[in-house]
Amino acid sequence: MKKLVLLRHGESTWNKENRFTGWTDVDLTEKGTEEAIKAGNLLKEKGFVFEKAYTSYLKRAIKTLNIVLDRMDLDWIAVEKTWRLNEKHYGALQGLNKGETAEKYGEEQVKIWRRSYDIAPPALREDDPRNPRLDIRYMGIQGEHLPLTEALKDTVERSLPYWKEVIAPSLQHFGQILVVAHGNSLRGIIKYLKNISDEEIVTLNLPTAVPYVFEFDDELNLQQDYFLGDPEEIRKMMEAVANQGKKK
Ligand SMILES: O=C(O)[C@@H](CO)OP(=O)(O)O
Repeated sequence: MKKLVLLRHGESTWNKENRFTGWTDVDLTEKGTEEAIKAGNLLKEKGFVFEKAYTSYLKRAIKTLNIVLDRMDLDWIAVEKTWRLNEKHYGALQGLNKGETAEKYGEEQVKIWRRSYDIAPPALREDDPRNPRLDIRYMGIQGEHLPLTEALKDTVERSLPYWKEVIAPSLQHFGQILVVAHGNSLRGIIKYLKNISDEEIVTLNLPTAVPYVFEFDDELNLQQDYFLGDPEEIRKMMEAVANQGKKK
């Protein structure tokens, strides 16, 4: 049996302030660090051993991964970072408070921007200093791939080739793989793995730093998936994420 663990990063400073984050490179809060420690301890306790892990180019995910590996005594393993696992790009919404945005544009519109499959938030202007083309970490990437905003569909279009060409073969090879990424980049991968419809994916809200385990047979057919942790606590965390888009 092959096991994939998907982990959203721990709470970030902008999660705490309830701001749209996307590709903004914000740090973990103290609570986020504690959540990562808890996730690492839990994975170790459940007997997981990874030889390879994947994460994004954003420090909230990278730091979460490092903390988890440290708790598991797996600091030594190979880690591959890729922009393809970055969070969905939130365009011109990045930095805005989600509750205030709901006051201004309505909760329904905010839900569409946050969770719809194919409707993207308003784009950053090409000359915006936050344009990823101006960021040294994305210099090696062809400009046409770099977004100024993304719908989940666009996030899936850039993450799925990485899943198929890199992570899935690695899972075949190593048997256990850890991927630490973001609420929406992981929703995209989960949509694909579980064959969730464009309509249904709107209802999925991932809690921070709760390990989500996917078990596959040797041909990588999905057998079952489950979160590690207390189901009631996880349900409440998911509900809290959904409620971040409500008016203040
Ligand atoms: O702001 C973001 O980048 C994401 C993840 O934190 O938020 P949301 O849950 O609104 O998609």
